[in-house]
Amino acid sequence: MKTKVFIDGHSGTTGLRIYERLAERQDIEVLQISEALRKEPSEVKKYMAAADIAFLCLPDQAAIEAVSLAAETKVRIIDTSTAHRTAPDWVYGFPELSQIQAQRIAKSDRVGNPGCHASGVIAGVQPLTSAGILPPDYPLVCFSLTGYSGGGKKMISQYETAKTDDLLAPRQYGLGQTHKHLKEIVAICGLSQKPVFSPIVDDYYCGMEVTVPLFTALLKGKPTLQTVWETLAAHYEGCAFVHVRPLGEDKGGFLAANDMSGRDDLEIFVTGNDERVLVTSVFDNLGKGASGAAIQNMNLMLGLDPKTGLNVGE
Ligand SMILES: NC(=O)C1=CN([C@@H]2O[C@H](COP(=O)(O)OP(=O)(O)OC[C@H]3O[C@@H](n4cnc5c(N)ncnc54)[C@H](OP(=O)(O)O)[C@@H]3O)[C@@H](O)[C@H]2O)C=CC1
Ligand SMILES: CC(=O)N[C@@H](CCC(=O)OP(=O)(O)O)C(=O)O
Repeated sequence: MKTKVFIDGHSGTTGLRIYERLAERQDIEVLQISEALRKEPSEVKKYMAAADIAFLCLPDQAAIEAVSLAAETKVRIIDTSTAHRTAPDWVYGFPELSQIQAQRIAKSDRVGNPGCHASGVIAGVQPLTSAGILPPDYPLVCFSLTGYSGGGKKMISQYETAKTDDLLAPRQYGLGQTHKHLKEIVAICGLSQKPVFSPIVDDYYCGMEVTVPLFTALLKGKPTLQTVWETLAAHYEGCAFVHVRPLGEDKGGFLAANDMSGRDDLEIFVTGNDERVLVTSVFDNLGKGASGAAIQNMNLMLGLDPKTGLNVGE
């Protein structure tokens, strides 16, 4: 029997990418809500009741309301919004945190899919905090380049239909240091203070590059560049979605933020020297940063191979 999937917000940027991926699958039936009724609570409730898995690809408030509409159903929810990522009873949908995390996701009925910038920071930092190299009170700084699809339909339309001169240049935002991903970064990395976080949106559709610079003298035991690399490489050994590139690889000195566009996996580059290290995650904000991660989580929840969506071992 096919797994029934409901994508609430299917015509948005994240929802559409999930739909495109699932439409190719023989084991999935995507339930199609009518365009006219897709925001009608009584209709959404019927689809929640009919589905095995629901993806919420909605703004935060709409996601909170959608969860309440699912209250008396058996549907298992993957929420791509910020609303539930650190909420009690929800599991954070970044399986590579640990083997236990992948098992938690597999068993959960409520999975909070990570934020795109947060995924890049967490991929580089959490293995270092969990190994004890990066102290919780390290004065962390991160900067993150993103394509404009990260801002959803509204920002895509600004860039593609009403482009003004200021949109031709990279634009830094989050200047007040209150970006919504700080909360999950602190919680998941086990930090005792918020990092300084500088996101930058630029004139290309999708792709992210998230960099965390580190002074090794402030890390526990003053590790070498090699030790930082080895810690990350050991953490991600055998992972299908996160790959640590060979030590010092820097693509000829230029790491492009759109290098992984269209892909669902993430690459980590460790560059620099024994005093100053750059840990950089390159991925697609719509791939491992949103829709790709959501499908990886769904596959885990269905007991399937997270990458292929086939039965494990097939
Ligand atoms: N874009 C990205 O790279 C990432 C996005 N996310 C998160 O994913 C979620 C979706 O974002 P994104 O796809 O970019 O946003 P979009 O604006 O592209 O899409 C959101 C969709 O939700 C629909 N919608 C809004 N309110 C309701 C409602 N009450 N009921 C049903 N549908 C509704 C919108 O409808 P309408 O078309 O009528 O406006 C729109 O189609 C957000 O929470 C976002 O923060 C997470 C990681 C990365
Ligand atoms: C370019 C741009 O605006 N990007 C969004 C991030 C998109 C994302 O990951 O959003 P959620 O946390 O809501 O899922 C931002 O920085 O707010």
